[in-house]
Amino acid sequence: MTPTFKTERGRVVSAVTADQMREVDRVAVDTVSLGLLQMMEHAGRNLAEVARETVESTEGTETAENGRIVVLAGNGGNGGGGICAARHLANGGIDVTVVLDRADNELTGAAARQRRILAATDAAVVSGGHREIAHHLENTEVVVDAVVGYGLTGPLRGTAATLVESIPEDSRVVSLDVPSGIDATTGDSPGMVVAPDTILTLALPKTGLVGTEATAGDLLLADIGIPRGVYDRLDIDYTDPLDGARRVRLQPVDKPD
Ligand SMILES: NC(=O)C1=CN([C@@H]2O[C@H](COP(=O)(O)OP(=O)(O)OC[C@H]3O[C@@H](n4cnc5c(N)ncnc54)[C@H](O)[C@@H]3O)[C@@H](O)[C@H]2O)[C@@H](O)CC1
Ligand SMILES: [K+]
Repeated sequence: MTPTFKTERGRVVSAVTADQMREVDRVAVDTVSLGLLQMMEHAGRNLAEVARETVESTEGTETAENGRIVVLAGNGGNGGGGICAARHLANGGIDVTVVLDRADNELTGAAARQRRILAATDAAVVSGGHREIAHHLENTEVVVDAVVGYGLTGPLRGTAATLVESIPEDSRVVSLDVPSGIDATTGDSPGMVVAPDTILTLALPKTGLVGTEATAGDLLLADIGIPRGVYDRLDIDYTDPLDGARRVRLQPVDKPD
């Protein structure tokens, strides 16, 4: 039985596996001409709004402008979404630092494009070893986890693992798509995993998000503009979960209300 989630209005939303989501990406780009960068822009914009709401709801930071946000960014699509969010946060006057999992020149595709655009803001972009990363994360109210999404292969390793283990205990964490370290299909965490306060998953919830500790916090679904014709082509039974909103809160159906 395909795991399902439901919205506060009782709409039932089927979850998809990482492979199904990759197929959605492929059909969206190759058949429907919806570009990765366009979908990433919606992901990043939604992520910036959720990160801003999280800062505003953190005591001690009356307005978002007093807060500081650190975005941990991998070098794939998940990282690209985080870098895009950093631009929107910087544009909104928030003190934001992006800590990269790899050096600048290892970013590729849409993530590299988002990195170039970010250069036109005053956001700080850093990378480095264990000590530098820990230094940049000290006293951070809100950490955005955009290290790895449904592209996880095996336990978190290398700098990605360092980024995750450097997240301060008392920071509020928002994870993009899936908490880094969680297998988006099975929910397994083969190694270190982020335990976020909020997960902002994209387009459709992932099967790996049902019943894992990952959903101890809030689970939100963001619209990234994928037309239903993409799902129809892939025989994914899709009912619009958003009712015209940009984001909706989801509850796994098997979880007691
Ligand atoms: N339709 C969608 O769902 C869309 C998804 N997007 C985002 O793109 C993500 C998928 O992008 P990708 O396929 O590039 O993959 P990811 O960005 O999820 O992860 C790939 C990166 O993580 C690294 N990585 C993988 N396993 C690792 C491990 N065990 N330890 C350390 N590093 C590891 C890889 O080296 C690679 O750099 C989604 O999760 C989502 O955030 C958006 O960009 C666009 C649209
Ligand atoms: K993530």
